[in-house]
Amino acid sequence: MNAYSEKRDQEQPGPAQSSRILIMTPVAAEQEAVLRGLQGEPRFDVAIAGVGPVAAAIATTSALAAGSYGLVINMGIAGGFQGRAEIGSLVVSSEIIAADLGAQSPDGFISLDELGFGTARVPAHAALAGRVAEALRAGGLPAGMGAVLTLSTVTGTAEAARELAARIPGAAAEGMEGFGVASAAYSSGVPALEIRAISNAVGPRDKAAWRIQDALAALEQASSILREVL
Ligand SMILES: O=C(O)c1cccc(C(=O)CC[C@H]2O[C@@H](n3cnc4c(=O)[nH]cnc43)[C@H](O)[C@@H]2O)c1
Repeated sequence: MNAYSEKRDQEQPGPAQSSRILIMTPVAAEQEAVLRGLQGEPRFDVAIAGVGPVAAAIATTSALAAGSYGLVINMGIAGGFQGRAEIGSLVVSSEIIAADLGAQSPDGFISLDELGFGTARVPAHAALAGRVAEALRAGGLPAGMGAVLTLSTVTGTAEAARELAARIPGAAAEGMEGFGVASAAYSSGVPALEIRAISNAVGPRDKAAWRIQDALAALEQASSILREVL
């Protein structure tokens, strides 16, 4: 463990200094769904992160520099791990993990943490994550909590999906931006959450099976509940 990972292992940033909330979505369709759900609630800003962890980290850093926020949430569509998050359901992050940050070896994947170069995990704000998941369920939405993985490449084979699920037992969903958004928030001392609506199963690429409109509708419904609970 080094100083960087020790810092990350500590509690999330302390009491929020601002009641404003920044939501980062990968693309405009997700931003529009979230804005419809928020119905003009002025405490929220919704900005576009771009696709992938690097674009997301840069965009989040810029948005945080331009305003004062007490919470950052990455919202978007995502893949769900079989048996853990069904299509159309929502996943609230217990942890945000850069699942491909590390090294391959003949004996398996070695994470950044194991390599001793920092950490590939950002804890979500635990109390808030629990409160949000509970509120979503109380609002009639199928919502669970679990680790949300960030990968730079969408998983596209059954073998890769099985490897990830076995290597990261709590994994519920997979997106491409969460770790970038959460790392930027953490560096600015702001707690982070990820909320994903499941559009497809993690596994063999089958574009016809993606349910993007259903996932966008779930994002909109979740946002209207966030407006009440946060
Ligand atoms: O090439 C295709 O078939 C295709 C069709 C629609 C969307 C895509 C994407 O790659 C979208 C990536 C975008 O959506 C999030 N996302 C959604 N599902 C997953 C997933 O299973 N694994 C990783 N990311 C996913 C992601 O956060 C991006 O913002 C491709």
